Parts: sequence; C-alpha cells; structure tokens
Amino acid sequence: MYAKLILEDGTVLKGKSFGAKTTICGELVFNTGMTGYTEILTDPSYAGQVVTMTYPLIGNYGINTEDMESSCIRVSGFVVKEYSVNPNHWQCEKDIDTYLKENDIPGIYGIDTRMLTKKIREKGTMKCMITTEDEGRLLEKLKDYKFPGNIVEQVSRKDIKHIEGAGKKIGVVDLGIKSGIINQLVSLDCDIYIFPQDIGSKEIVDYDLDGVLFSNGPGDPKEAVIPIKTVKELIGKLPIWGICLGHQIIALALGADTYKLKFGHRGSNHPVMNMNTGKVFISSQNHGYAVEESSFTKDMEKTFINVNDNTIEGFSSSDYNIKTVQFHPEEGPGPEDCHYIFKEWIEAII
Ligand SMILES: NC(=O)CC[C@H](N)C(=O)O
Repeated sequence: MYAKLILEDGTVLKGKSFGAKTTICGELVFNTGMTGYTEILTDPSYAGQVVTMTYPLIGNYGINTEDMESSCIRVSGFVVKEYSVNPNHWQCEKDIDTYLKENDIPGIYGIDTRMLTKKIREKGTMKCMITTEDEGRLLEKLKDYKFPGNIVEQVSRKDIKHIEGAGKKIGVVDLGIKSGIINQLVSLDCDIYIFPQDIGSKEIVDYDLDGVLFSNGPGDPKEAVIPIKTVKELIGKLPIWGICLGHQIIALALGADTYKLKFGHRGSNHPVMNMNTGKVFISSQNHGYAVEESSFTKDMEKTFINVNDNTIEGFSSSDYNIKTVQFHPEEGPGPEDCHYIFKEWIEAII
C-alpha cells in the first residue's frame, strides 16, 4: 500500500506503508545511528517526533525486549529506506512491521532518507505528516498541527517506584526516563527512588537522599515548568545531576538560557570533549535544544563541548554541587565510553 510523507514546506515524498495505517503529524528529525532502532523507537525523548533513519537498512536483527528503553514505542512515526521482512538474530522476538502495528504507529519505507536528511540539514527540523489518505487539504492540516504542550507530563510516571540497593540513596525525577539510566544506577548498587515529574521539592528533601538526578525527556525544556521550579527550590540542598532534558532544565533553573538547534544531534557517534582532561569521548545523543554558553550564570562552568559544533555538552556548579551532561552517558544505543560518568557522580558523594 502506498503512503506519503508530507513536509511543512510542501514537499511530498511517495513511499510504501508499513506498521499501522494511520495518519499522524510530528516534528521530523533524523538519526544517524547504524543500529539501535529499538532503543530509538522506545526512547520517551522522541515523543511527538517522527524519526527518519539515515542508515538504509532497518530492522535486520528484529526486535527484542531487552533493547527497549521504555514500555512502548514513543516516536509518532518512522521513516526508512528499506526494512527487513525476515530479521535474523538470536534474541529476535518479532519483526519491526509487527512491532509498529502492535503499537499503532505508522511507518513509511522506500524513502531516500539521505536526501531527506540533507533537506532537514538545510532547512532545519520541520513538521511532517505520514498518511495513506489521498484527499486534498492534507498540507493545510499539517500546517494547522500544533505540538502537544504538556508532553513531559504525558510520558512521566504517575507513582513513586523504589528499587532497593545497598549503596547510595538516589532520587530520580522521571521526565521521560530511559531504562538505561536506571540500569546504570542499579549496576552501582544504588538505592533508587523514581519520582513523577510533578513531585515537589519538599517531598524530595524529606526522602533524605544522597543526590537527585533529573532525567532525559521530550519537548522544549522551557515548557517543563514544574521540574524547573523544583530544581530552583533544591539548589544547594543536595547534589543535583541532569541528563539531556535534565541538564537543560537545571541550566534554566540557575538562570541560564536554552535555544533550539537547527536540526539537533541524534546518533550514536557524537564526539564530546571533557574540558578538564582534553580527552574526547564518542557519545550517544538525542537532543534538539541546547544550553546557551553566553547565558551562563555565576559559578556555571562548562565540562564538555561537542567537537562537531562547539555547543555545550555539560556543565558543573561547584558552589551548588551540580553536574550535568547533554549527551547520554547510559548510551542505549551507542558506545559505552561515558558510563564512567555515573560512577564519578556517585563516588563524589560524601
Ligand atoms: N533526550 C532528551 O532528553 C532531549 C531533551 C530535549 N527534549 C531536546 O530535544 O533537546
């Protein structure tokens, strides 16, 4: 069955439908990873986005539960050049077409995703629609489409979860957390409390934690109003760490600013430099916003930069015991170079 990918600038690309046969709109972003499509599909930071993969063959090792970063598919739609009908891997549980259908998420294949990526790089990320419908006015509908506002609220957990461990007592504020982050804390034997995004600062303090981590998550950091307020109230009271959206909201809480990148960083091989050692690590990334260096407030010090475009990839504040990274030290998917960051954070607790 034919399907169309319609872009906000009026471009219409014809392909074929796989996954669910529904019409959806979202923000079109590209990911340059050669593998890791299951982690990408299930990463809650992609909520509201349609992901196009630059690598031409997707789904060749199938889908397995262990690779999932959350309980279901989070992207709104998926765009590929070619997908595997007969995947092969010892862990393979199902093929990608079945997985998309089970989650009611549409895909489109037969798209020249490298050409599409060049377009996004030139024009910036834009809205798009995947549809199997043929009626007119689809472009008008796409132009009228508005991104969901309370997206962090939609993906964050509603209750508090405790994962028992014998080590440090760590709170994690779930803004759309990837399971890889929890797994890293579990591997360090932390006693973990995972909180919903709207937990108040007083409740966090009452847990008498050794530190609190604000997780990754979807959307514009400036819209995460409650978590920003919570960070503001916690500053100076206990060690605070942030990953990706967490890093951005901590910067906002400290009085710095964030901005939208033209097309973001999404892939498994982004080089970042540790500013203390000068050493470069290959990192996994997925973000469309960044912290503005010129807006840094007193005591904010950059700890990592992106070697490709010099944007901020991490900062610290020694006065307030804050450490953050924009990239994903838990990887999932990507290289394990940066796992050491979790260890450093936990070991630095006195
Ligand atoms: N992975 C994330 O936490 C992404 C953060 C934010 N939504 C961005 O796109 O920049």
